[in-house]
Formats: sequence, C-alpha cells, structure tokens
Amino acid sequence: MPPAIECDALTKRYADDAPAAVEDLSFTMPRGATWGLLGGNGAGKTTTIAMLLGLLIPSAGRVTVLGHDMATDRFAALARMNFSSPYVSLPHRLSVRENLTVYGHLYNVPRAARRIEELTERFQMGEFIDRPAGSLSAGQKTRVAIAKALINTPDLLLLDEPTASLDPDTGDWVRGLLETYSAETGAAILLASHNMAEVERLCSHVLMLKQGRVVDSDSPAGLLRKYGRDDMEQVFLDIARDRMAPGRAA
Ligand SMILES: Nc1ncnc2c1ncn2[C@@H]1O[C@H](COP(=O)(O)OP(=O)(O)OP(=O)(O)O)[C@@H](O)[C@H]1O
Repeated sequence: MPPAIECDALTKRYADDAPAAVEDLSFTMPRGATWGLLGGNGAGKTTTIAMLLGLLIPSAGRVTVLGHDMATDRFAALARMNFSSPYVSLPHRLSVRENLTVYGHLYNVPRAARRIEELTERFQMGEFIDRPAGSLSAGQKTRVAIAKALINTPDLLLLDEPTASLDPDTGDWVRGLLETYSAETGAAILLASHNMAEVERLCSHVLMLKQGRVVDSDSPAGLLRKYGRDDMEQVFLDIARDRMAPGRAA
C-alpha cells in the first residue's frame, strides 16, 4: 500500500524574489499515522497543507498522496482525502445540514443523508443542524468543519489547527473523536497545531518547521528526550529560540 503522503524536495516561493515559504521539504508519512506539523507563525504550515491539497502549485518538488501524484492525478487523491481549516468558512445562509449535503454530493458520498445523521450524532450537532451556518458560535463552526472533513470517510485528513477555537472540554472531546476515527478507519491525519498538549496526545511523529525548513523531526517522546524537556511546549520554545538540543551542533 502506498504511503499516505510522500513529499520530495517541496519548495514554495510566492514571488521570484521572495524567500521560500517552504523549502526543500521531504518526508514520507505512513498510512494510519497521525503526524504533527509544528512551527511558529509564518513557518510554512498552511502553505504545506495547501500544496498537499493541490490548492497551491509547488515552485519545485513533488507531492504524492495515497499513491497519486498531485501534479498529474490530483482528483483521484482529492476524492480520498479531506481537510479543515479556520480560513475556509461555509456559506453563511445555508443551514449546517444543507452545507453538509452540498459536500456530500461533491464527494459523491453514498447515502449522504444517512452519513450526515451519523455525523450529527457523533459531533452532537442536533441542536443546530438546521440553523444557518453563519449563526453558529466559533466552537460550533469548528465542529461542523471537522464533521465536513469526515463526510467522505477520508483515508487522509489534513487539519489546520483543528481545535483552536474550542473550549478545553470540547477540544478534548474532539481529540477523542479524531483518535477514534483514525483507529476505526485506519485513516492518516496530518495536523498543524499550536497546541503542544494536543500534539503530544495525538501524534506519533512531529515535523518542526522554521522559516519553511524542517529543523527537527521525531516522535514527541524522542524530542522530549533529545531536548531534555518535560513537555513539548518547552521543546517548541527551544527550537523557536535556537536553543539547540544537547549534543547537537549549534
Ligand atoms: N498568499 C501569500 N502571498 C505571499 N506570501 C504568503 C502568502 N501566504 C503565506 N505567505 C508567506 O509565507 C510564509 C509562510 O506562511 P504560512 O501561512 O504557510 O505559515 P504558517 O506556519 O501557517 O503560519 P501561522 O501559524 O501564522 O498560520 C509567511 O512568511 C507568509 O507571510
């Protein structure tokens, strides 16, 4: 079975004379894994996700998703993947159910109405499923965005800050849903997050980006060991502030 994602020397420059937003990014993410994409503001996380989705064309390098080359075979991959991003909002006047129905049709989901019922129950959206999407709170919108991301039961889920607007209790519950989804379906998840506790809980491997380049990558436990830290927040700060791990060349 081909891996979930293969990136080979992926680079993106928004303008010829601009510094690369992502530079020489290479990694292979296996099926079924949950990986974290970490980095400070402007490190290149959203740009990477947009290239993985085929929304942005790389300046150089190659992306293969679930065995499909995104340059030549994008639609075959898109049918089997999905994403959520705080930068994409659903049409405000359509109800949540209508929005999900549109996506159900876009993805050719068999028995879409039933799938929407399942997701409504799983994400406890019954109270607002028939309300206009524009009338929801930020946290409710986030739940709808993640439910939308699961509509086609994707084999690969790309999540840009999936729990950023959720209160701690709802955030914890959504993390549990993501764990269950990946355990039940074998789906791979790549998530960009600023929430280090989330990354420690969900991710088996982390790519640390800085100015578009991978500056470290390991399991959360491996990074904690390498930097001699107790939590990922401290590791993040070490990397952001150029405090190198003991034993690594400065
Ligand atoms: N459309 C664009 N045009 C020009 N430059 C861009 C564009 N989008 C992003 N950039 C630049 O590319 C770099 C990477 O941005 P990106 O949004 O990928 O970072 P990020 O890691 O997702 O940041 P954040 O955590 O703030 O969301 C930044 O320097 C940003 O200013």
